[in-house]
Amino acid sequence: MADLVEKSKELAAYAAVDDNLLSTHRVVGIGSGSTVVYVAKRVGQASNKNELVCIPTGFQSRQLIINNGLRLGSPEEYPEIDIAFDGADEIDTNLGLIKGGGACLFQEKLVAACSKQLVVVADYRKDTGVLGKGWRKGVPIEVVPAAYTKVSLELAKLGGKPVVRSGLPAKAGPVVTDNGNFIVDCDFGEIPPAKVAELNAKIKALVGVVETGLFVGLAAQAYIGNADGTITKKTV
Ligand SMILES: O=C[C@H](O)[C@H](O)[C@H](O)COP(=O)(O)O
Repeated sequence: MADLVEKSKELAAYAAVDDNLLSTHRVVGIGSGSTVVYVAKRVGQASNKNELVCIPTGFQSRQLIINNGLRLGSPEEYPEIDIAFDGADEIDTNLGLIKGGGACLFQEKLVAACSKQLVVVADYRKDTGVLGKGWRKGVPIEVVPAAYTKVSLELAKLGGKPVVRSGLPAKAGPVVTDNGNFIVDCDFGEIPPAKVAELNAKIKALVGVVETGLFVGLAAQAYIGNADGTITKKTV
C-alpha cells in the first residue's frame, strides 16, 4: 500500500513536469509536501535547469530547490511565475483544492496567485471529487496567534468544528507556520464544488485569518497517479 502510494506520487509528478515544463519557462514555482519531492527531482533533471529560477513555498521547498541544484528566487524578486507545481490534500471536480496539510498554505497560495499556471500533482487518495471527504479532516486556516480564539468562535458560527493544530509529539503547543502563525483545522463536512468559493470568502473575511487552505479557481490541471500505474489528467 505505502509503496503504491509512493509510486503514484512519483508517476504524477514526473508526468506533470515532463508534459508542462517548457524550454521557454524561466520562473518555476515549487510547492510543498511529499509529492513535490518528485517534482523538484524531475525539474533538477531538466535540460534547461540552469536557465530556471525556482520560487519556494516554504522551508521544505527551499531545501528541495537547493538540494536538486536549482537556483533559488523569491516572490519578491519574481512576482510573475511562468508555471508552478504543487501537491494537494483533496481535489474536487472543479479542481478546487484543500491544501495546507503541511502548514504551507499561505506561501503556496502566494506562489499560485503569482503563477500563470498551477499544475497539481497527487496520488489517487486525494481525488475525492468533493472537498471534505478525505481522510484528513478539515480545512487548514492560517491565523495570527493573537486572534485564534476569536477566529475559532467565528468559524464555529459558520458551521465548522475548529481545532488548533497541535505540534505534539514534536512540540507541546500549537504548530507554528513558516510565517509565525497558527493553523486552525476546521471541519465543515463535505463542501459541494459550487459552494467552495463562498465558504472561502466568508473565512477570509474574518479578522485574524491570514489565508485559507481552500484553493478556488487557481489550478489549471491536475495529474493524479493511480494505484494501477496509470495517470488521470484533469483540466478545467
Ligand atoms: O502544506 C502543505 C501542502 O499543501 C501540501 O502540498 C499538501 O499537504 C499535499 O502534501 P502531500 O503531497 O505530502 O500529500
